[in-house]
Amino acid sequence: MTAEFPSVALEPEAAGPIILALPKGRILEECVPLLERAGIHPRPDYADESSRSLRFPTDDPNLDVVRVRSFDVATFVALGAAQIGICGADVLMEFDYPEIYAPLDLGIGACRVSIAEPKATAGTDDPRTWSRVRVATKYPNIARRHYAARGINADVVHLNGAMELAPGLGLTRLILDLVATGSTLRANGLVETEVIAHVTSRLIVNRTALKTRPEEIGTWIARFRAALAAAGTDAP
Ligand SMILES: Nc1ncnc2c1ncn2[C@@H]1O[C@H](COP(=O)(O)OP(=O)(O)OP(=O)(O)O)[C@@H](O)[C@H]1O
Ligand SMILES: O=P(O)(O)OC[C@H]1O[C@H](OP(=O)(O)OP(=O)(O)O)[C@H](O)[C@@H]1O
Repeated sequence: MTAEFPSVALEPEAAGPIILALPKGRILEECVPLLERAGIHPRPDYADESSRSLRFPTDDPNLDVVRVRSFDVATFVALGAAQIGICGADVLMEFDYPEIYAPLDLGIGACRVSIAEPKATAGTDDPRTWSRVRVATKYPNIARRHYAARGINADVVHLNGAMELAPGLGLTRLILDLVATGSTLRANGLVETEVIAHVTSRLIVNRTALKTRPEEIGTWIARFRAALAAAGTDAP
């Protein structure tokens, strides 16, 4: 018995909607007005973190939104599962994905990547004399690069949160973490001793998608740029 094949060539599969990856958590709240100004209207529960859905259609059939952890936004976009996304410059620094292009500073999620240590030991020792240091962080690559540039070997204890506890419990001498108001450091007896980078969130795009779907991706970049201008924020 012979199988039946269609006599005409099949159309190549349609590319599907553009996927915009948004970070859940604090940045999401700041994304809501920005998306509104960019004319993006996802199904309303996209901003409701109690909703168990993770993918949301928008009123544009060519755009869907997914909601993922902030570190994972960069991974989804770098690997092409999402074509565009919003993520903190801290995450981009940590992964340093060559596949990601970050054309716009969105001016949201302002904080800094800093080193902190207990108030009691801050300034008691000259870091230029160190050959090794133990540091707790959820940014192991940033920590290793930062200290390697100073000839110091960083022994990284990789934590996913609450690193402010590490020095007091004898886990590490220092922490490398995000600081915004400084209240978490103060509440835990730590002081900021070095600012490594000032951080805001960026619009990011997958470089391959930008080449293969330039009109669609270009349009979304332009719409975010216009949304920033409408908000009175200077786009670079
Ligand atoms: N205190 C802060 N103030 C302003 N922006 C912050 C602050 N903390 C983090 N950010 C920014 O928000 C992004 C997401 O931080 P958030 O705390 O929501 O996620 P998270 O703690 O990494 O979440 P999770 O680990 O649960 O996935 C960070 O990558 C950073 O760019
Ligand atoms: O300087 P502040 O204004 O106090 O902000 C800094 C805190 O914010 C972030 O934690 P987050 O609240 O996201 O909790 P997490 O530890 O779960 O990431 C960061 O890791 C600090 O702990």
